[in-house]
Amino acid sequence: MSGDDAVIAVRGLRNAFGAQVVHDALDLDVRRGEILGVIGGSGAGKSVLLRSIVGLKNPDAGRVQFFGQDTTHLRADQRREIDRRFGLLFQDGALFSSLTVLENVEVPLLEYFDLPRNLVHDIALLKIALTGLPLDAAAKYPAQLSGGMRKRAGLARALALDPEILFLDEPTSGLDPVGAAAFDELISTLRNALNLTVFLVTHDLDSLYAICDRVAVLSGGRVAAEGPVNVVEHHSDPWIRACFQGPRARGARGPSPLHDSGVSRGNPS
Ligand SMILES: Nc1ncnc2c1ncn2[C@@H]1O[C@H](COP(=O)(O)OP(=O)(O)OP(=O)(O)O)[C@@H](O)[C@H]1O
Repeated sequence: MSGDDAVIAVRGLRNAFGAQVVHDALDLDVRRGEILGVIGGSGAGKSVLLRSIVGLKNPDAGRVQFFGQDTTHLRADQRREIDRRFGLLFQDGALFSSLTVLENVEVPLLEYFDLPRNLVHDIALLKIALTGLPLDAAAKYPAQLSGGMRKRAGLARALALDPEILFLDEPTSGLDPVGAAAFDELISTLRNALNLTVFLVTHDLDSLYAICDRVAVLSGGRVAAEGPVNVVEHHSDPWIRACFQGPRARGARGPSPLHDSGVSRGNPS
């Protein structure tokens, strides 16, 4: 049974590609209002988990509940209603290259609502402003933006429908340390301002320490550990030990009396 505060409950999830089993009997809860960091080695199945939860991949077994509703056998109208309640940001923003930023953000609004055109325009501009992009970015095409601006544009589109849950797949990858820290701060600010729940797939230890309430570690096809990062970092799983005891983790944790030589992007010296 999932707790009352679980907006997503994954139970007994199995995913395999041929003989390769990626997930086996995987259970995970995402709690309302939290930022959950999902980490694991390369190929551990983080993206496949995200895709299974949002309905982009049918799991081979198990079930996913959104807001208490099993998503395994939904009618098209029920699926559409669930889809409307979350936003999704892929690594590169996944913007339509032939549309401006404004037009990209308008796409979900036009698809889901029958609103006057000028209102769609104004809502899209508001979402663009929320992500900290300058307003002149609205008229630009994705190719005219920096990587960080593209991510913000993708985030504006993910926020278009006022989602309750935001799924982010490695949002800080490819950003410089200052840009990555600013993006973390943006996510945290938006979570607080918009009462979002955030499912964050990341390799970025700085993000875990800076903004995540809990961390779930994928290893061996399951969630090998979950909890606050300062608890999970002491887990005995070999990958977790290697991850959290390496020099990058020491930097991400910031200075301490025992190890104060690390420099993280959150604590530039
Ligand atoms: N469509 C697919 N067909 C075959 N194998 C796939 C497919 N999608 C994912 N896989 C395999 O599933 C495994 C998990 O992939 P996934 O992308 O979820 O890993 P990840 O944890 O997100 O890795 P990374 O951190 O490198 O992005 C990988 O071995 C990958 O090759």
